[in-house]
Amino acid sequence: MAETGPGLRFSKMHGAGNDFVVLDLRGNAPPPSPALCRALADRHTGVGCDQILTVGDPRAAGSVASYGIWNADGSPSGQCGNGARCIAAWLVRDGAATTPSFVIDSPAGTHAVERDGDGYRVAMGVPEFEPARIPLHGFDDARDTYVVAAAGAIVGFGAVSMGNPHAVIEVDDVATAAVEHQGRLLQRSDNFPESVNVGFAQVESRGRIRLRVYERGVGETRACGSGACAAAVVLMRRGRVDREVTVALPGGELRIAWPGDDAPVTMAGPASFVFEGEWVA
Ligand SMILES: N[C@@H](CCC[C@H](N)C(=O)O)C(=O)O
Repeated sequence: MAETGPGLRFSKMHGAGNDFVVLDLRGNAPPPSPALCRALADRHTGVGCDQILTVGDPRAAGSVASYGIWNADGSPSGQCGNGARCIAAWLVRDGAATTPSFVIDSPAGTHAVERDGDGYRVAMGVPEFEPARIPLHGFDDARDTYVVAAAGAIVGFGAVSMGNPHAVIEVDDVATAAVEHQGRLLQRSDNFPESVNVGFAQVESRGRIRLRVYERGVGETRACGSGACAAAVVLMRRGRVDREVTVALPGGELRIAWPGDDAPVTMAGPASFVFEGEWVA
Protein backbone atom coordinates (compact mmCIF):
# COMPACT_ATOMS: atom_id res chain seq x y z
CA MET A 1 0.00 0.00 0.00
CA ALA A 2 1.41 3.38 -0.98
CA GLU A 3 0.97 6.05 1.70
CA THR A 4 0.89 8.83 -0.87
CA GLY A 5 -0.47 9.08 -4.38
CA PRO A 6 -3.45 7.29 -5.89
CA GLY A 7 -4.22 3.79 -4.82
CA LEU A 8 -5.14 4.01 -1.14
CA ARG A 9 -8.77 3.04 -1.29
CA PHE A 10 -10.91 3.33 1.81
CA SER A 11 -14.44 2.84 3.06
CA LYS A 12 -16.01 5.47 5.31
CA MET A 13 -18.26 3.82 7.91
CA HIS A 14 -19.89 4.56 11.24
CA GLY A 15 -21.43 2.67 14.12
CA ALA A 16 -23.93 4.78 16.11
CA GLY A 17 -22.09 7.90 14.95
CA ASN A 18 -18.58 6.71 15.93
CA ASP A 19 -16.95 7.08 12.51
CA PHE A 20 -14.15 5.18 10.79
CA VAL A 21 -11.91 5.09 7.76
CA VAL A 22 -11.45 1.40 6.88
CA LEU A 23 -8.33 0.34 4.95
CA ASP A 24 -7.84 -3.09 3.39
CA LEU A 25 -4.31 -4.22 4.32
CA ARG A 26 -4.75 -7.92 3.60
CA GLY A 27 -1.77 -9.50 1.90
CA ASN A 28 0.67 -8.19 4.52
CA ALA A 29 0.49 -4.50 3.60
CA PRO A 30 2.22 -2.37 6.27
CA PRO A 31 0.12 -0.51 8.86
CA PRO A 32 -0.51 3.23 8.37
CA SER A 33 2.00 5.55 10.02
CA PRO A 34 0.74 7.78 12.86
CA ALA A 35 1.14 10.76 10.48
CA LEU A 36 -1.09 9.13 7.86
CA CYS A 37 -3.69 8.30 10.53
CA ARG A 38 -3.74 11.93 11.64
CA ALA A 39 -4.03 13.14 8.03
CA LEU A 40 -6.91 10.76 7.23
CA ALA A 41 -8.72 11.62 10.47
CA ASP A 42 -8.49 15.40 10.04
CA ARG A 43 -12.04 16.75 9.66
CA HIS A 44 -10.93 19.78 7.62
CA THR A 45 -8.13 18.53 5.38
CA GLY A 46 -8.64 14.74 5.47
CA VAL A 47 -11.52 12.27 5.29
CA GLY A 48 -12.49 12.84 8.92
CA CYS A 49 -12.98 10.04 11.45
CA ASP A 50 -12.58 9.07 15.08
CA GLN A 51 -10.57 5.92 14.27
CA ILE A 52 -8.77 4.27 11.38
CA LEU A 53 -9.51 0.53 11.14
CA THR A 54 -7.27 -1.77 9.12
CA VAL A 55 -8.40 -5.17 7.84
CA GLY A 56 -5.61 -7.76 7.90
CA ASP A 57 -5.10 -11.44 7.23
CA PRO A 58 -6.52 -13.81 9.87
CA ARG A 59 -4.22 -14.63 12.80
CA ALA A 60 -6.23 -17.09 14.90
CA ALA A 61 -7.35 -20.44 13.50
CA GLY A 62 -10.93 -20.21 12.25
CA SER A 63 -11.09 -16.42 12.08
CA VAL A 64 -12.15 -14.59 8.92
CA ALA A 65 -9.77 -11.63 9.29
CA SER A 66 -7.83 -9.60 11.81
CA TYR A 67 -8.12 -5.86 12.30
CA GLY A 68 -6.12 -3.01 13.78
CA ILE A 69 -7.35 0.18 15.45
CA TRP A 70 -5.75 3.64 15.39
CA ASN A 71 -7.15 6.73 17.06
CA ALA A 72 -7.42 10.08 15.27
CA ASP A 73 -4.14 11.18 16.94
CA GLY A 74 -2.33 8.14 15.48
CA SER A 75 -2.13 6.14 18.74
CA PRO A 76 -3.02 2.43 18.61
CA SER A 77 -5.75 0.76 20.67
CA GLY A 78 -6.57 -2.82 21.59
CA GLN A 79 -10.32 -2.57 21.33
CA CYS A 80 -13.09 -0.79 19.47
CA GLY A 81 -16.63 -2.07 19.90
CA ASN A 82 -18.31 0.04 17.21
CA GLY A 83 -15.36 -0.76 14.96
CA ALA A 84 -15.86 -4.51 15.47
CA ARG A 85 -19.41 -4.25 14.12
CA CYS A 86 -18.24 -2.16 11.15
CA ILE A 87 -15.45 -4.64 10.39
CA ALA A 88 -18.05 -7.44 10.49
CA ALA A 89 -20.29 -5.57 8.01
CA TRP A 90 -17.28 -4.79 5.80
CA LEU A 91 -16.22 -8.47 5.71
CA VAL A 92 -19.76 -9.59 4.84
CA ARG A 93 -19.99 -7.07 1.97
CA ASP A 94 -16.49 -8.09 0.83
CA GLY A 95 -17.51 -11.77 0.71
CA ALA A 96 -14.81 -12.87 3.18
CA ALA A 97 -17.50 -13.71 5.77
CA THR A 98 -20.14 -16.00 4.32
CA THR A 99 -21.77 -17.60 7.38
CA PRO A 100 -24.39 -16.06 9.73
CA SER A 101 -21.85 -16.08 12.57
CA PHE A 102 -18.09 -15.85 12.29
CA VAL A 103 -14.96 -14.90 14.21
CA ILE A 104 -12.74 -11.82 13.82
CA ASP A 105 -9.39 -11.04 15.48
CA SER A 106 -8.94 -7.73 17.26
CA PRO A 107 -5.62 -6.75 18.88
CA ALA A 108 -7.26 -7.78 22.20
CA GLY A 109 -8.28 -11.28 21.03
CA THR A 110 -10.93 -13.05 19.01
CA HIS A 111 -14.57 -11.96 18.86
CA ALA A 112 -17.54 -14.05 17.76
CA VAL A 113 -19.95 -11.92 15.73
CA GLU A 114 -23.43 -12.62 14.44
CA ARG A 115 -26.11 -10.77 12.55
CA ASP A 116 -28.62 -8.97 14.83
CA GLY A 117 -31.49 -7.44 12.86
CA ASP A 118 -29.95 -4.71 10.68
CA GLY A 119 -26.76 -4.70 12.75
CA TYR A 120 -24.37 -7.07 14.50
CA ARG A 121 -23.88 -8.60 17.93
CA VAL A 122 -20.27 -8.98 19.12
CA ALA A 123 -18.86 -11.02 22.01
CA MET A 124 -16.56 -8.41 23.53
CA GLY A 125 -14.68 -10.64 25.98
CA VAL A 126 -14.68 -10.94 29.77
CA PRO A 127 -14.11 -7.57 31.50
CA GLU A 128 -10.95 -7.26 33.61
CA PHE A 129 -11.32 -5.37 36.89
CA GLU A 130 -7.87 -6.02 38.43
CA PRO A 131 -6.04 -2.65 38.52
CA ALA A 132 -2.86 -4.13 37.04
CA ARG A 133 -4.81 -5.39 34.03
CA ILE A 134 -6.40 -2.01 33.22
CA PRO A 135 -3.69 -0.59 33.92
CA LEU A 136 -4.59 1.60 36.93
CA HIS A 137 -1.74 2.58 39.23
CA GLY A 138 -2.06 3.32 42.95
CA PHE A 139 -4.44 0.48 43.86
CA ASP A 140 -3.69 -3.21 44.55
CA ASP A 141 -7.20 -4.63 44.54
CA ALA A 142 -10.29 -4.24 42.39
CA ARG A 143 -12.93 -1.87 43.81
CA ASP A 144 -16.37 -0.76 42.68
CA THR A 145 -15.28 2.87 43.09
CA TYR A 146 -11.80 4.43 43.13
CA VAL A 147 -11.17 7.95 44.41
CA VAL A 148 -8.15 9.95 43.23
CA ALA A 149 -6.97 13.53 43.37
CA ALA A 150 -6.36 14.75 39.82
CA ALA A 151 -4.98 18.29 39.44
CA GLY A 152 -6.35 19.12 42.89
CA ALA A 153 -9.86 17.82 42.12
CA ILE A 154 -11.27 14.71 43.81
CA VAL A 155 -12.69 12.30 41.25
CA GLY A 156 -14.58 9.05 41.96
CA PHE A 157 -14.87 6.46 39.21
CA GLY A 158 -15.18 2.78 38.36
CA ALA A 159 -12.47 1.23 36.18
CA VAL A 160 -12.28 -1.76 33.87
CA SER A 161 -10.41 -3.07 30.86
CA MET A 162 -12.46 -4.23 27.90
CA GLY A 163 -9.20 -4.84 26.04
CA ASN A 164 -8.65 -1.08 26.41
CA PRO A 165 -8.74 1.03 29.58
CA HIS A 166 -11.95 2.70 30.79
CA ALA A 167 -12.94 4.88 33.73
CA VAL A 168 -16.65 5.36 34.39
CA ILE A 169 -17.98 8.35 36.33
CA GLU A 170 -21.62 8.19 37.43
CA VAL A 171 -23.38 11.54 37.02
CA ASP A 172 -26.87 12.88 37.70
CA ASP A 173 -27.26 14.36 34.22
CA VAL A 174 -25.00 13.63 31.23
CA ALA A 175 -26.18 16.86 29.56
CA THR A 176 -24.41 18.98 32.18
CA ALA A 177 -21.45 16.67 32.95
CA ALA A 178 -17.98 18.26 32.72
CA VAL A 179 -17.00 15.74 30.05
CA GLU A 180 -14.00 17.48 28.52
CA HIS A 181 -12.63 18.90 31.79
CA GLN A 182 -12.86 15.70 33.85
CA GLY A 183 -12.01 13.51 30.86
CA ARG A 184 -8.74 15.36 30.38
CA LEU A 185 -7.96 15.32 34.10
CA LEU A 186 -8.17 11.53 34.28
CA GLN A 187 -6.40 11.00 30.96
CA ARG A 188 -3.44 13.03 32.23
CA SER A 189 -3.46 11.46 35.71
CA ASP A 190 -0.46 9.31 36.71
CA ASN A 191 -3.01 6.70 37.82
CA PHE A 192 -3.55 5.80 34.15
CA PRO A 193 -0.09 5.18 32.64
CA GLU A 194 -1.63 4.33 29.24
CA SER A 195 -4.24 7.12 29.51
CA VAL A 196 -7.92 6.09 29.60
CA ASN A 197 -11.29 6.40 27.91
CA VAL A 198 -13.58 8.26 30.32
CA GLY A 199 -17.32 7.56 30.34
CA PHE A 200 -19.98 9.72 32.04
CA ALA A 201 -22.97 7.54 32.85
CA GLN A 202 -26.44 8.49 34.02
CA VAL A 203 -28.71 5.69 35.22
CA GLU A 204 -32.20 6.41 33.84
CA SER A 205 -33.70 3.11 34.99
CA ARG A 206 -32.52 -0.44 35.74
CA GLY A 207 -32.64 -1.13 32.01
CA ARG A 208 -31.35 2.11 30.52
CA ILE A 209 -28.16 4.18 30.84
CA ARG A 210 -27.34 7.49 29.15
CA LEU A 211 -23.64 7.80 28.34
CA ARG A 212 -21.10 10.26 26.93
CA VAL A 213 -17.49 9.16 26.40
CA TYR A 214 -14.34 11.26 26.22
CA GLU A 215 -12.14 8.89 24.24
CA ARG A 216 -8.40 8.45 24.50
CA GLY A 217 -6.71 9.73 21.36
CA VAL A 218 -9.83 11.51 20.05
CA GLY A 219 -11.90 13.54 22.55
CA GLU A 220 -15.66 13.18 22.91
CA THR A 221 -17.20 10.89 20.30
CA ARG A 222 -20.84 10.29 19.42
CA ALA A 223 -20.57 6.70 20.63
CA CYS A 224 -18.03 4.31 22.11
CA GLY A 225 -18.88 0.59 22.02
CA SER A 226 -16.23 -0.56 24.48
CA GLY A 227 -17.20 2.46 26.64
CA ALA A 228 -20.83 1.31 26.61
CA CYS A 229 -19.69 -2.15 27.75
CA ALA A 230 -17.48 -0.58 30.44
CA ALA A 231 -20.26 1.65 31.81
CA ALA A 232 -22.73 -1.25 31.80
CA VAL A 233 -20.47 -3.70 33.66
CA VAL A 234 -19.33 -1.12 36.24
CA LEU A 235 -22.96 -0.26 37.01
CA MET A 236 -24.00 -3.94 36.95
CA ARG A 237 -21.32 -4.78 39.52
CA ARG A 238 -22.62 -2.00 41.74
CA GLY A 239 -26.12 -3.46 41.42
CA ARG A 240 -27.38 -0.23 39.87
CA VAL A 241 -28.76 -1.77 36.66
CA ASP A 242 -29.93 -5.15 35.33
CA ARG A 243 -27.64 -7.56 33.48
CA GLU A 244 -29.10 -6.46 30.15
CA VAL A 245 -29.31 -2.75 29.40
CA THR A 246 -29.79 -0.23 26.62
CA VAL A 247 -27.02 2.35 26.51
CA ALA A 248 -28.15 5.60 24.86
CA LEU A 249 -25.22 7.59 23.43
CA PRO A 250 -25.41 10.90 21.54
CA GLY A 251 -25.19 9.02 18.20
CA GLY A 252 -27.45 6.04 18.86
CA GLU A 253 -28.31 3.12 21.12
CA LEU A 254 -26.43 -0.11 21.91
CA ARG A 255 -27.72 -3.20 23.75
CA ILE A 256 -25.26 -4.59 26.31
CA ALA A 257 -25.66 -7.92 28.14
CA TRP A 258 -23.38 -9.50 30.75
CA PRO A 259 -24.96 -12.71 32.07
CA GLY A 260 -22.39 -13.39 34.80
CA ASP A 261 -19.06 -12.15 36.14
CA ASP A 262 -16.98 -14.75 34.27
CA ALA A 263 -19.02 -14.51 31.06
CA PRO A 264 -18.20 -12.41 28.02
CA VAL A 265 -20.08 -9.15 27.53
CA THR A 266 -22.12 -8.91 24.34
CA MET A 267 -22.80 -5.68 22.48
CA ALA A 268 -25.39 -5.27 19.72
CA GLY A 269 -25.87 -2.26 17.48
CA PRO A 270 -25.74 -0.82 13.97
CA ALA A 271 -22.95 -0.67 11.38
CA SER A 272 -23.33 1.65 8.37
CA PHE A 273 -21.44 2.35 5.15
CA VAL A 274 -21.17 6.07 4.28
CA PHE A 275 -19.06 6.25 1.09
CA GLU A 276 -16.07 4.78 -0.74
CA GLY A 277 -13.04 6.89 -1.60
CA GLU A 278 -9.43 7.01 -2.69
CA TRP A 279 -6.81 8.94 -0.72
CA VAL A 280 -4.64 11.00 -3.03
CA ALA A 281 -3.01 13.48 -0.63
N1 LIG B 1 -14.62 4.06 19.75
C1 LIG B 1 -14.14 2.81 20.19
C2 LIG B 1 -12.90 2.83 21.05
C3 LIG B 1 -11.68 3.27 20.25
C4 LIG B 1 -10.34 3.18 20.97
C5 LIG B 1 -10.23 4.08 22.17
N2 LIG B 1 -10.28 5.48 21.86
C6 LIG B 1 -8.91 3.74 22.90
O1 LIG B 1 -7.90 4.45 22.72
O2 LIG B 1 -8.89 2.75 23.62
C7 LIG B 1 -15.22 1.85 20.63
O3 LIG B 1 -16.30 1.88 20.00
O4 LIG B 1 -15.00 1.02 21.50
